[in-house]
Amino acid sequence: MPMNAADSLFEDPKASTPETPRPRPGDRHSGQPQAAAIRPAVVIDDVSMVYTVTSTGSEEEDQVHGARRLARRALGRPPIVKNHALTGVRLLIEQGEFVGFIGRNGSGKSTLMNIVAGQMNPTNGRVWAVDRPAKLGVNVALVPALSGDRNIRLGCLAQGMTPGEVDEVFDELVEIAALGKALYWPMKAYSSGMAARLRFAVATATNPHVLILDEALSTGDAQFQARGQARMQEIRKNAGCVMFVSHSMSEIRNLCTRVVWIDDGHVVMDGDTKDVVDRYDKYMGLLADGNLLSARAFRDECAGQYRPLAWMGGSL
Ligand SMILES: Nc1ncnc2c1ncn2[C@@H]1O[C@H](COP(=O)(O)OP(=O)(O)OP(=O)(O)O)[C@@H](O)[C@H]1O
Repeated sequence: MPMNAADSLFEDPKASTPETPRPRPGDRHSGQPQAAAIRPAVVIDDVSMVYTVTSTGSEEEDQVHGARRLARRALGRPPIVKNHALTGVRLLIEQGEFVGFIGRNGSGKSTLMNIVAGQMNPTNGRVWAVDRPAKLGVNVALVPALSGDRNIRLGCLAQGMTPGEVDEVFDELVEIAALGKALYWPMKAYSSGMAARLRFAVATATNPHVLILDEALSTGDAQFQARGQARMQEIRKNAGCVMFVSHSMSEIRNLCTRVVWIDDGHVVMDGDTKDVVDRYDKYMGLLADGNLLSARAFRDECAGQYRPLAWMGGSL
């Protein structure tokens, strides 16, 4: 099964009615979802990712196959270790959801976003998406030598829009990018925040059904953050879903209808924004105070209450 291929599992998102009954937040964890009420946008089915990396330390060297390890040692090469970035992640994201992904540095958030975007294959598991996910800066490569306005046109055409459709949305995209006179400068003369504005405008031009944003607003100023947030809400209301990675808990609290907390490649919690963020804040507070054992115990207690959907146990 190809990654992210639209599958008959899904209904046409445009045909969905806003009145369709949606499961209550508690239903998600009950293991008894009401199949008729579910409108999936992305299904992440038992996804794991193991990277192999060379390491100058030898403490984990025995993870790789014995003969290979000995051969590398004989050749004087650094040992290879396995890094389990994600383990058995199972999530169902519905149309109209704005899902925040939070977690410490190196917890696996970007790896998961890259897998959902089709940038890399997981070592195990599958991902279905209702449509090709749009990830900022990935679905369209902008050209540094071209000006902002030309990049907007080119980026829209590259995503399959007709010249007429580009004309229709052009002014709106210029407003979202808010580049002022820099709109007519080559992109290579932009600051990182200005380039982020341009990429954001182009990525959201087609009203994608699945929009992935990994720290997308972090380089922007307050004006861009406000416009970006409004645009994301517009996409969500249009039956799209947004997968949003951020270390800013105020952004997560303001924007997300649901939050997934990932730690050490495992989903610790998945549910109500306030509940998950409050507990994550407490966990990070314990870590910051150096209470490592208490932090781990608290995290494990939270993880103990998390139940992945029962029907995703391999029956898809
Ligand atoms: N290309 C790679 N090769 C090897 N290991 C990698 C690679 N990319 C990520 N990793 C490892 O995978 C784990 C998860 O990294 P990832 O970037 O997904 O975390 P993250 O939650 O997005 O972190 P951050 O909040 O710092 O952006 C880390 O241990 C990291 O070292």
